[in-house]
Amino acid sequence: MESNLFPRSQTVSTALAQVMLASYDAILTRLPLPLTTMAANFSSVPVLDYAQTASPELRPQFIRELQHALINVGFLYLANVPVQTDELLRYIPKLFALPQEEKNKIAMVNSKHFLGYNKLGAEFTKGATDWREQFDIATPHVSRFVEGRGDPDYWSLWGPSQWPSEDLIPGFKATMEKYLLEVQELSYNFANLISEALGLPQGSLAQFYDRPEFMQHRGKIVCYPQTDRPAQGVGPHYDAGFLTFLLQASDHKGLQVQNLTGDWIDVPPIPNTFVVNIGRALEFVTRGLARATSHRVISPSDNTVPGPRYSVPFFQNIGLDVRLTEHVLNFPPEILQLRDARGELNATDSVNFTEFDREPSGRVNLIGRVKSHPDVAERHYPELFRQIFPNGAPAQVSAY
Ligand SMILES: O=C(O)CCC(=O)C(=O)O
Ligand SMILES: [Fe+2]
Repeated sequence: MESNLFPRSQTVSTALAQVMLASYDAILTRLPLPLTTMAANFSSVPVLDYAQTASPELRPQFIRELQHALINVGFLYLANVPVQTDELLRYIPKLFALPQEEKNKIAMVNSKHFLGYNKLGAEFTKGATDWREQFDIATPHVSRFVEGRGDPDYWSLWGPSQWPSEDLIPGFKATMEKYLLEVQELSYNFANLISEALGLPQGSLAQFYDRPEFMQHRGKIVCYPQTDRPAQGVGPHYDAGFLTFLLQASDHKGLQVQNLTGDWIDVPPIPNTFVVNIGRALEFVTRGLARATSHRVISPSDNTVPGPRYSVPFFQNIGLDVRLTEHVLNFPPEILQLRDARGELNATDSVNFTEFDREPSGRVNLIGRVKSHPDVAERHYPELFRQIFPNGAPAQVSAY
């Protein structure tokens, strides 16, 4: 039923988004609870209205829709989020238009924390080059790492961001910092909604975060240029952490998710929404109830929307020292039944972040960063680099 709700590959306007919301609601309200009758596969991504969470009458409906999106899709659009985006959106073209030598001054290769600028072609997914340019910028954070004390290497995965010169792009730093803090707040609130949707006591997911000052979440501002033919903007992958909040910052299609049968489904931009998806860590601790969904970006190539595609993902992390196997959450049997009704997940095209069953979260993330940014790893984590790339050459990457 759900799989035929919305046509694939459509250009979605705000009006259409409202129609989608309305028809989705209509279907849901006709369904008995729990939603065991819903077909598990999907051919479009549901749209949820965050404003409903503030209304005692509408909140149960939101929670029901969230439960379905978590278990059966792993991706959702979130409308009416309390985050200001206009100012940031105006800065993005200016940021990428900075002179190349200015961008190079804050190159990621300077940063032990994998923060900073990457030029086109500097990143790899599944051994192939990603065709995107990006600035990795993270939330403020107090580091636990002290040099020479024998601290775990992954404690230095987090640290200060590198910023472009204030003179060249005045006000950008303050705007981005404010944006990241607003999304951070949304991400913690959203984690509580997830607890509720999966039948857990309030605050159950708090055990996965470190003390607030030690936490760091990561944002990126990404530019996918037009290419001659469809190319890998970013290859198939899962995100690592708990939750990703993605602002599609231009009108281009290109983001796709893989459904249960392995087909790639378009996730076109819908104005004034975020795309929210589940990372591997949240999938792990919810024993597969919340799906981490394989996704990718195809570069814009047909000029139907001119110029580059821009996006701003925000990755909500969990504490660096958290070992997921040490935290067992108890889900009500009726919730676990919903997962069983969905059935087994087929193999996808994504293979990353499989180490959560044995390594602390920080180490899993560090391994992921070494594979995707070998130049940074070679300079700052030479031992780990040699373990992962014994022949030294990123072209021989096989796992990603
Ligand atoms: O640019 C996008 O729309 C998605 C990017 C993404 O999936 C990622 O960087 O993890
Ligand atoms: Fe991603």
